[in-house]
Amino acid sequence: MLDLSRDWDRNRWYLFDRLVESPHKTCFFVRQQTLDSPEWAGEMEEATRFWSNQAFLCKIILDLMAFRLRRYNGAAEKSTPVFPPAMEEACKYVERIVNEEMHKRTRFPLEWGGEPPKSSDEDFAPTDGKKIIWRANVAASNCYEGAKETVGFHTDALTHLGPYPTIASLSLGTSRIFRLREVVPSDENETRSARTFNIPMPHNSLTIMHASCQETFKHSVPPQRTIDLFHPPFPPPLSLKNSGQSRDCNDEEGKQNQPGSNARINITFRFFRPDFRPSTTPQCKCGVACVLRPDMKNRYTYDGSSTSKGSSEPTGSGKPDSTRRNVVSKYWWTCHAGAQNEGKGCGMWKVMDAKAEGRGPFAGDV
Ligand SMILES: O=C(O)CCC(=O)C(=O)O
Ligand SMILES: [Fe+2]
Repeated sequence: MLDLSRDWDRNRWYLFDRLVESPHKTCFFVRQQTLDSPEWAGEMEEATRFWSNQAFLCKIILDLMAFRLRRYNGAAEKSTPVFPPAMEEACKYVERIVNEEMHKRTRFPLEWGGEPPKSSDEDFAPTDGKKIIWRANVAASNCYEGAKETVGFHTDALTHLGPYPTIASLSLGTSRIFRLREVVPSDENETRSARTFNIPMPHNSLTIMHASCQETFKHSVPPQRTIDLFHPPFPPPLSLKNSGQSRDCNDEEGKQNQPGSNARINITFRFFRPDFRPSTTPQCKCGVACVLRPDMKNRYTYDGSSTSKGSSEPTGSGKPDSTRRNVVSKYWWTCHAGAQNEGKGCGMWKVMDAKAEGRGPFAGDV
């Protein structure tokens, strides 16, 4: 992956009228089986352009550049790469763990309730014997080289993930901190401050952003003053040995002499919902696809004993219990064109109406 990451890009976008660049490299991957799937009807390529706020913006700029290039030399646009074999294998382990963890939780009504994509790998079925409810069909990968490469506080755009997504992030290489900061609902601003969490992400660890994480918290990978070099705890692949970049790591001396890496690579495995595919995304007045965001400031909690403020409890997902919390009242479709147009968008927003827009199937009644 580290070798692959040399070719990854930095996202670029407009922040007001300034063109800014992401402080890490990134790449988006799509699973081969999804490209072939009839329910995506060839729209997955397009969906991968909008995977997050930043990548979306970057891709638009790249597209504009590619468009210019096409005009001059007829070059074709770069297509989204498919999962390399190691990522495909890792994904199967990740899916098993994610399903087992999801089975322990009560689902939010607006979560995806349809059949996950088919897979031929029965070996990787959850060990609890329960049904598979989540599979990844795309992955966003980031590479942070050194202590100063970061990602700032953000939530992942829900444009194709839909409400209450589950996102699983596999960390490789040097350990970094994953920082979560709660967005406090407006009506609680006066009474409490935001909860924050700093979670170390060592090599080969999996962090799951469960349903409601995107609705409740912003996340970041902050800069650090110092960083531990990462030394793989296993012999390097033959290709590295033969290229003279490292010595045989089976002997202690080889281990000592192997250069450490200051890079962390993470792979966030995600499920893009077919009911949020690009042809269903509303357009703003600029003629650009909108982005979907939760109204994080207007959430309510339901703890099963007290009545929630300002909104009725969600319907149809069975008896309320202690995990039924952080329900957002609304999602907004908003204009995102300012990102490509020197900060000038039309400012359009409209409330998502799941039923009227024909979304679903959902995990509960909406
Ligand atoms: O590097 C990480 O763990 C977080 C990456 C992230 O937030 C993203 O890809 O959206
Ligand atoms: Fe993110």
